[in-house]
Amino acid sequence: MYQIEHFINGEFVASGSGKRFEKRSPVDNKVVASISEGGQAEVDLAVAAAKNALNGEWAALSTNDRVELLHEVADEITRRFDDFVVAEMADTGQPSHVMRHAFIPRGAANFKIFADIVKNIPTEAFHMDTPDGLGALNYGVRSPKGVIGVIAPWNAPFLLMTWKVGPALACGNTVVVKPSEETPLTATLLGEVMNKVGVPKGVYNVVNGFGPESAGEFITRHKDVDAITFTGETRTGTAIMKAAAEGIRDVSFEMGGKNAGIVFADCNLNNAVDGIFRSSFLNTGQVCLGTERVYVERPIFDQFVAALKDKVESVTLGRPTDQGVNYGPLISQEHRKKVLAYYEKAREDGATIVTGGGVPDMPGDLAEGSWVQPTIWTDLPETSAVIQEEIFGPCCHIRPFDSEQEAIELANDSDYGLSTTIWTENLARAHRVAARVDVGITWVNSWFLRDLRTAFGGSKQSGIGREGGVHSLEFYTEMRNVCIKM
Ligand SMILES: NC(=O)c1ccc[n+]([C@@H]2O[C@H](COP(=O)([O-])OP(=O)(O)OC[C@H]3O[C@@H](n4cnc5c(N)ncnc54)[C@H](O)[C@@H]3O)[C@@H](O)[C@H]2O)c1
Ligand SMILES: O=C/C=C/C=C(\O)C(=O)O
Repeated sequence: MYQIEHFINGEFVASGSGKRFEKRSPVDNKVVASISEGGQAEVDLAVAAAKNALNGEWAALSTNDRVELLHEVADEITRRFDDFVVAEMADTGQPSHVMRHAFIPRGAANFKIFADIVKNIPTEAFHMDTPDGLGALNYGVRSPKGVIGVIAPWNAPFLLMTWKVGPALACGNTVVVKPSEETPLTATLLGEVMNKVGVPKGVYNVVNGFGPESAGEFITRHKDVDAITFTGETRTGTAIMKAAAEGIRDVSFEMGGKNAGIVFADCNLNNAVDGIFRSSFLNTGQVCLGTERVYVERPIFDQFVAALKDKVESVTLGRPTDQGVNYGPLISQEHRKKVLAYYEKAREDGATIVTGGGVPDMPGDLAEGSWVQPTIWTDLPETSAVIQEEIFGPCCHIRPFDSEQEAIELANDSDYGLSTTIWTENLARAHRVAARVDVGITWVNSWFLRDLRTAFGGSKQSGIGREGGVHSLEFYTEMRNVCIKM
């Protein structure tokens, strides 16, 4: 069993109050970790350490040395790859191949990409005319924003936390991280990595605990936290934005989605079925970019539904390390209650259940885990809560459409605007539709294909701001203009 403490000023420390909480495995509900529960005192210590570190050894490093250090962080993550995989599997219960091939390698990549960006991106410069004919030169200088509060979710814990810590440190900031109470393990392991490679004390801090009236809220309300970056539910973003208003602190939010998949009759059907299968069911549907609304052009509707059903019914459930397992449980019993309430709602609203709709029979200990069946519905009205609200589970509703215009209108009929995926072999159509779907990220004939240099984020209630590539620099630095009169 893991014993998880806070990581403050380079040391693993328990809470002064002695308070702890338990983390249970999603797979069989057994306790996997005992975690120190942070309060105001631990947040104060972590923020003070982070503030202090802004002015010491860390600030004195040249950009080159800082970049080298972040490459060493990435290399050490790679050296300890198996420890990260095992820890993240214990937290999330997701199959090992997803950890090995997608989520954990991204942790290392998140440090490398931003180290390279800060080293290679030039600043802006403008020459201006002046009445005396001599002119002036303007140039921008980026400086760190200060102490960054990082509030992270549970669905891809290491990927999403490092997606923020990487650029924050690359830009010279210090961080106080609050991992989700559901998934504290890899943020803690990263503390060991930081110490091993010699990242100065206080640069990376972790306080464990909960959200409201706990470590999460205390970080977002702390006057010495200069900016807050958050990934999680839109409702939580609303609370954090209110907290950040005090002191006019900047926020960057990546939040919920109710993403549409649009499948045209001229698509490559096998690829479209594979793609929608992944986008709806990877990580047991717990991906912000996942597809919960699928719109399929009428001539291929029946064929598409039948093919997706076959694929879904072929998943193998089991322990993350078992051979051939490609489908895990939901993160917690509590989240399962939420997802099952939507399964019930779908029934009440008159859905046809193409497959799933309940809880699978699991053998032995696994019966105690938070398993749900992957589920496909048809025939729901677009007004149903099942179509309008983010479920964050392994499920999708499929509806036919008759024209490009109708598909775009259906896709846009949402309070969210995170991502969409379009399936067509007609490139002109792909460009046309992509330009009109009101989301931050559009994939054509693919899904979750990530170039980390690109802008990532959501429109409408799915987010504020963009991270990724140079866009992260906008948030993690303060741009100052220097004007020199010649
Ligand atoms: N857009 C994206 O890039 C993206 C990526 C992944 C997940 N998500 C979204 O995240 C959600 C799932 O994650 P979750 O359930 O962990 O989200 P959540 O909002 O419940 O929790 C996220 C984090 O916020 C903390 N928190 C909760 N209330 C808080 C408060 N009042 N003040 C400060 N911190 C608080 C939690 O403890 C946790 O660490 C889904 O809605 C999903 O769409 C979005
Ligand atoms: O579940 C959400 C996944 C988000 C992915 C990213 O933030 C990313 O790939 O950078």
